[in-house]
Amino acid sequence: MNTPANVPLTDAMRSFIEGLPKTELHLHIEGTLEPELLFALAQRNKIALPYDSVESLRAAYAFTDLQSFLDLYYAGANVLRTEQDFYDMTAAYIAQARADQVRHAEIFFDPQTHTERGIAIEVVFAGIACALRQARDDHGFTSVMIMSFLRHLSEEDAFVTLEQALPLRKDYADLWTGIGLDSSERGNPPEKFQRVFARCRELGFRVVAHAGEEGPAAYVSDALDLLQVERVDHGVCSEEDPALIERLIALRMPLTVCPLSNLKLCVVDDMAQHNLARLLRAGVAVTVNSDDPAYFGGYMNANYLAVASALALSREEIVQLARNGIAASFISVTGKKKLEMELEQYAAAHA
Ligand SMILES: Nc1ncnc2[nH]cnc12
Ligand SMILES: [Zn+2]
Repeated sequence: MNTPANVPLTDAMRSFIEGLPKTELHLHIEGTLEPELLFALAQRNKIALPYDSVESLRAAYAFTDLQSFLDLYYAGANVLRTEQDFYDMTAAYIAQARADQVRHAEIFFDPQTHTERGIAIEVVFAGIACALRQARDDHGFTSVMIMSFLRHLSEEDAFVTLEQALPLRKDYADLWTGIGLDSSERGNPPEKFQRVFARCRELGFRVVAHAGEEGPAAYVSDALDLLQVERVDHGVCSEEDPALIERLIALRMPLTVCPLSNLKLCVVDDMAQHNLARLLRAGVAVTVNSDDPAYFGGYMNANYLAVASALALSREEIVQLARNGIAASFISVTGKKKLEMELEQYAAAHA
């Protein structure tokens, strides 16, 4: 297996990537809380922080694995108290995404992180949805909300969260169409959530799950078999099992890969060793996403630029990644057609 060397990007390649129309399919809204906004919300809500400056907080973002990140991420979410807070965080993300030419985003949110602290689930839905609807109405920026269960908590807890959220479904039918599974992967296999996922599918939700980020390839197979997911979030550890890779290719199963996240959480030691290009070239439906950009050092363009350089991707491969994102999205058929046309026109104009 050849490992391509890092290549500096030409200005032309950089501007090609920056202007490329994109979709983002793996984005935790709580992971977009930049230190500046985190400090502002702490001040607004009169919450003391164990850091004396934005810089010292940012300096703490030196992670060794997923759990070391999650500990800070859940602590950071503690500043989110009101609908306005959730709105401000979401609006700030949309501004970043639009600047990176993201046209459509599918956004994870973790109600349990908030309800556990006494924040009503209605507050979480309302704040996020208000910003998303505004972006759609003002700018044609479309989105989907994916309510995610925390896998370090019990399945019973996930059922309670589902019951709390279901009365809101009619109010958010234009946005909330997905269910996800995130948080600490190792030791919390897909089978733990088999029943609640079956219920969600029965209710007509689109289902996805994090699998094969740090966990074994068997968790990816189990996410397919036991949870019947339509996309695998991360999935980079699938390569441990060549038969699984063949299966992913045959199914055209999308993997929502997050390169800078994988680097920051030490899933890979060096971006040049990332398997994104190998998977793409083998025919796996990989996509590029930012995961928790406020914590991992970059939004969509930064992720694309990092892999394009480290893995020496061609323009055609970059377009294919963007195509895969559109194909794997939960946008309506007409929405997909429109995005496909825009992408193909862009690619043809910049060939
Ligand atoms: N990368 C990640 N993996 C699992 N759970 C998460 N929650 C937020 N980011 C996550
Ligand atoms: Zn994630």
